[in-house]
Amino acid sequence: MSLEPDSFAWTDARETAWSAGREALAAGTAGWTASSAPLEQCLGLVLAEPITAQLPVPHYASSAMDGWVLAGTEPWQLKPPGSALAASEAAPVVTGGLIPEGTVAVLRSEYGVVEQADGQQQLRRAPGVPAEEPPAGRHIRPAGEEAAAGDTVVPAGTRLTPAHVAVAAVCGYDSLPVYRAPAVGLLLTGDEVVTGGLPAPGQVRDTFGPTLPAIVAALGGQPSPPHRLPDDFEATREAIEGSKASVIVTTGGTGHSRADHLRSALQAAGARILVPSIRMRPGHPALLAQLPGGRLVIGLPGNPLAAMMALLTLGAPLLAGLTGRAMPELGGVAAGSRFAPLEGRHRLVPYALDGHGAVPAEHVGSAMMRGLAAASGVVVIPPQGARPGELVATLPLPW
Ligand SMILES: Nc1nc2c(c(=O)[nH]1)N[C@H]1C(S)=C(S)[C@@H](COP(=O)(O)OP(=O)(O)OC[C@H]3O[C@@H](n4cnc5c(N)ncnc54)[C@H](O)[C@@H]3O)O[C@H]1N2
Ligand code: MOO
Repeated sequence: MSLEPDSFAWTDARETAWSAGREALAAGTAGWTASSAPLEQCLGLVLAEPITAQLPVPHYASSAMDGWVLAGTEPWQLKPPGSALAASEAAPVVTGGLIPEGTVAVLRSEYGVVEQADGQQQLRRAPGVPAEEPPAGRHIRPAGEEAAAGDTVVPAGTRLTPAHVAVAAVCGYDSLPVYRAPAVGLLLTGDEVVTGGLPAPGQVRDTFGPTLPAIVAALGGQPSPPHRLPDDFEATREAIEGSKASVIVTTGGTGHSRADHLRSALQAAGARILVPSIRMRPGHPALLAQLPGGRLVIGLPGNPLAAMMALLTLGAPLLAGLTGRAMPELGGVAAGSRFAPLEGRHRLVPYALDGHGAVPAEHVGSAMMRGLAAASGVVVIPPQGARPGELVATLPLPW
């Protein structure tokens, strides 16, 4: 069978999806912009401007140990905490405490003993502590050690983890400029799809409703609750035209049968088809389109594994581009067995690891989820296939 001439190569489909997201972001057509959010609401959002240190970090010299700050030679006359020091003077200090003026080093508490001499308290090294302890600077965390004021500590475009948010707090921020997650509408088609209980012959249990919202959120989108559609042209067109979401993800109906209405509904809605189909297996009928006004539509095939592979191919790059992030990087793993060639098409195969490398998981038919559920990840096999030992690309799973 010949391949559709306008079908996109897998790598081109990814690039096109990422670029479409970038362009929608730049043009403002995605309907959302950067805004300020309090630190505790920033987790998982994308930073719109770099975080720069608003003061040196740390902003004052502090002790890294409980003990004494001191200057000059033993014995040291003990002063009250926080006192400026002259030669042969010491003062108690706690971890994180301010280093007073005149301090040369910190002696940790295990290394010192305080004794009474001439009615005064004196500090000496504990028995066995070497005479060179503490050398100048010991246990002092200098100001600016982690960052100088003005240093960029987190670049724009970063998806914020708890560590990034902590860095922002340390650098003096109360809120951050972030892109809020773009709204993603979910339209699930299929008269035969049922959402609970045991399906009768001719019915299938819905695999998308319970999973797509979480996957979309993990990819950086803000999903709306799934909206279910019958296999009907008008209902499909109305739902697409009526959606306010920046990105619409549909499932099913990507084919050309009498029950498939996505393509004709997109055409009626005036959409521009950016990716009509992809030379990949499974998932080749997946599509990407743009509606008048800029909203983007990802059409996922109805077969569950095909839909997941298409979502990783189109959805992950699109949402990355739309939120100012780089194209998601591919990983790599050694092929543990031969992967057969498939002319003109990439194959996305859930894999398991054996002693030699990645081998295809079992139960990876286009309509099956069992293989993906048991898989370590997904390998991307190029059209020429892969030999045992050859490095093959992997797609990161969003979970
Ligand atoms: N004559 C041809 N037939 C098909 C072709 C082809 O090239 N020529 N391609 C096949 C491939 S590949 C795929 S993938 C599917 C694409 O189908 P659609 O996107 O049109 O999806 P549907 O026909 O609506 O459903 C396909 C399949 O998926 C099941 N499904 C749908 N929704 C759900 C859901 N929410 N949860 C679980 N399963 C779902 C549906 O019941 C069907 O079994 O077309 C092939 N046919
Ligand atoms: O792409 Mo279909 O995606 O083989 O099931």
